[in-house]
Amino acid sequence: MAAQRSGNTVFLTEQEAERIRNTVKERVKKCNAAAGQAREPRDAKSAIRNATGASLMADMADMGPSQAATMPAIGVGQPYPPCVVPLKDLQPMKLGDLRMETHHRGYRLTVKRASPVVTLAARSWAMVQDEAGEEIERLEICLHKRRHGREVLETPGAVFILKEPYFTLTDDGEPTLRVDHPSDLVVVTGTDAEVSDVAAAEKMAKRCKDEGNAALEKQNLPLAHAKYTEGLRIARQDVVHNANPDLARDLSRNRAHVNLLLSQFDEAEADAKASLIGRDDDQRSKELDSKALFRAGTAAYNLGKYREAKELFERRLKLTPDISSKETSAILRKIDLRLREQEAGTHDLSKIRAGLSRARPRADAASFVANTTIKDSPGRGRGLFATRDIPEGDIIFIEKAFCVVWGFESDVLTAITYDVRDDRIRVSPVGLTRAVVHKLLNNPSQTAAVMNLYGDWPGVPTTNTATNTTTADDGPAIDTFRVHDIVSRNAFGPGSQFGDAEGARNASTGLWLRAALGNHSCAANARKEFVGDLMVLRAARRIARGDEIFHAYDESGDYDARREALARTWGFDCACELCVVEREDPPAVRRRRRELIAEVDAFVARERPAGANRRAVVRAQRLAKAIEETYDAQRYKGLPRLAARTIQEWLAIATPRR
Ligand SMILES: C[S@@+](CC[C@H](N)C(=O)[O-])C[C@H]1O[C@@H](n2cnc3c(N)ncnc32)[C@H](O)[C@@H]1O
Repeated sequence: MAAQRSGNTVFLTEQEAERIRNTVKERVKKCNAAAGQAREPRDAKSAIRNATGASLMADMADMGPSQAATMPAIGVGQPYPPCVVPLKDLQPMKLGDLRMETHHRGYRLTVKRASPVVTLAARSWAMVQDEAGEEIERLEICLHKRRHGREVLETPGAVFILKEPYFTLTDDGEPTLRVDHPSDLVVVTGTDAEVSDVAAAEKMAKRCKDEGNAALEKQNLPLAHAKYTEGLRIARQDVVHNANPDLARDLSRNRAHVNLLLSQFDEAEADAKASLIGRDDDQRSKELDSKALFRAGTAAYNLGKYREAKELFERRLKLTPDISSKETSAILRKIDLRLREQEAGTHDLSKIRAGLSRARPRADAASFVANTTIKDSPGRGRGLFATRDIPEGDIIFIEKAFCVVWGFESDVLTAITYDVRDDRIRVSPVGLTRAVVHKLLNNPSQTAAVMNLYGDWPGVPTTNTATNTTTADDGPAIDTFRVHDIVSRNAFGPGSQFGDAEGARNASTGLWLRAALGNHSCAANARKEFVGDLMVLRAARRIARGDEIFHAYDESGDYDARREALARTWGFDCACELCVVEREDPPAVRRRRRELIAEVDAFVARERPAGANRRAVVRAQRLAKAIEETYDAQRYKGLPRLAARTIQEWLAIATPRR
């Protein structure tokens, strides 16, 4: 995870780290030894009893104060691809056919829940029975276990179809079915029956619509969505559609509304457009189309497709000038503002900042990236390059986050991860990984831009070039291991902006897709700041057209700590001009600098710069001088003194120039 996270270090004792390592390694060993063995049948009664007990324990732990103090430990680094075979092409199998430590490629398994759900921070599990009800097995969903705020395993009356089920062991060595990719678990709540009698089908679709409306009234959005979807499946069948095309339109229009509320903007836009009647001669049709255009336009706006949104709202204004002109005109003015921001970076940052709060931490603003282009950066993969001369202090880009999880939001989750690939323990923002996956499942059109980022696990070869993802029949197949690796190498911390104390457990983190293409330098020519979820990158010195733009992922003044952070989090050894000089400093100088940095940290934690007294200012000046003296003026000519930055910033506030 990225820079600006001082004070976020997690201290693990050597024994704790060893215990995590050993647990993961032991599991890997046991899995390898058991691979291919037949599954042992379970005793149904005791399995359900155990799950019920564990579920109660988990509920009680959830109520206690200890939950916030513990971090889940997760083993990572054994990726496997999601299933990309359509459900209809998979062969059915039974629980009794399962083999240990096997991905049952080419098969599907249909089960129903047979016990309460055991809900833990980073996973949930329950006992499940197969269709015959003869066998019982444990089913665990890792990390991506909630949809729209609800536990997937708790979906009432659901049948679960596991695509290419993975049967493995838990950390405790217990056999389990395990789901890592949400698309590998198909949740069936409705009926699949084909209906040939038109009247009966129409009746059934109408009932779905009524049930959807009732669910919507009760704010049960997932149920409303499921009911409209079921109704649509029937209403779109040729026989029904030919007899009553308005039924599918009504269901689409209603589902578009629910999709907007669920932040499923791709489907909202498609549904709203599918519901358009296109008859200008009757008022009722015009009103319904006006509603649909509003929904389609809102979805396009939320996807950042401002030109398209403009066109849709202009159509609405033309269609129903009598009923929507004031509202639509206001929206069109807002869209014009976004378009200007996007094209010319005209953001009013003070106004945007003033409109942000803990309740509204995300800015309604467009991204402006026209000053940068993406090119190869030899030895560093891709990088960002300036498309024009940028004077010092000017804006390079303003980027709206793809996704931010704030430290005060319930989505925040930090885990200790042990990666078997490089034998390293890290503090990982798995809450952000989860939120990114959720957003992609909701809006598959955005998958390509995220999956295009740098990450160690390349994922499956893509079969859909439009989205750079592999589309399963039941929705997009998002490779969650790839998202984990992308988040690990590309996330940044926007810091605590709304007065909340942040630590390692609740650090705010986010993903900015343009910024993620920028490389690091310790002597960076760009510096970033955050306005809510907007990243604002400015030129730290004059940047000429064609220059590569570097920002600092880690700004620690301690060379050894910085080097370790860059290697651990981003996997490279920095060779910038500052590192070349700094690594030649004698160990005693580096030690002295480290001690002074610790003194500065303690000092700034103790003394507020605003209104500081004379004694504190003198002390700060002494510290600044002592740090300066650790840098050889000749060798450091023109290079930043990173260790001096914090105290210089403190002094700039304490003794502002008059
Ligand atoms: C946030 S991405 C930057 C964009 C990346 N170069 C790409 O091609 O997508 C971070 C990754 O870029 C590479 N990188 C960034 N700065 C680097 C540097 N100064 N030297 C070598 N590799 C660097 C590392 O592989 C790092 O994990």
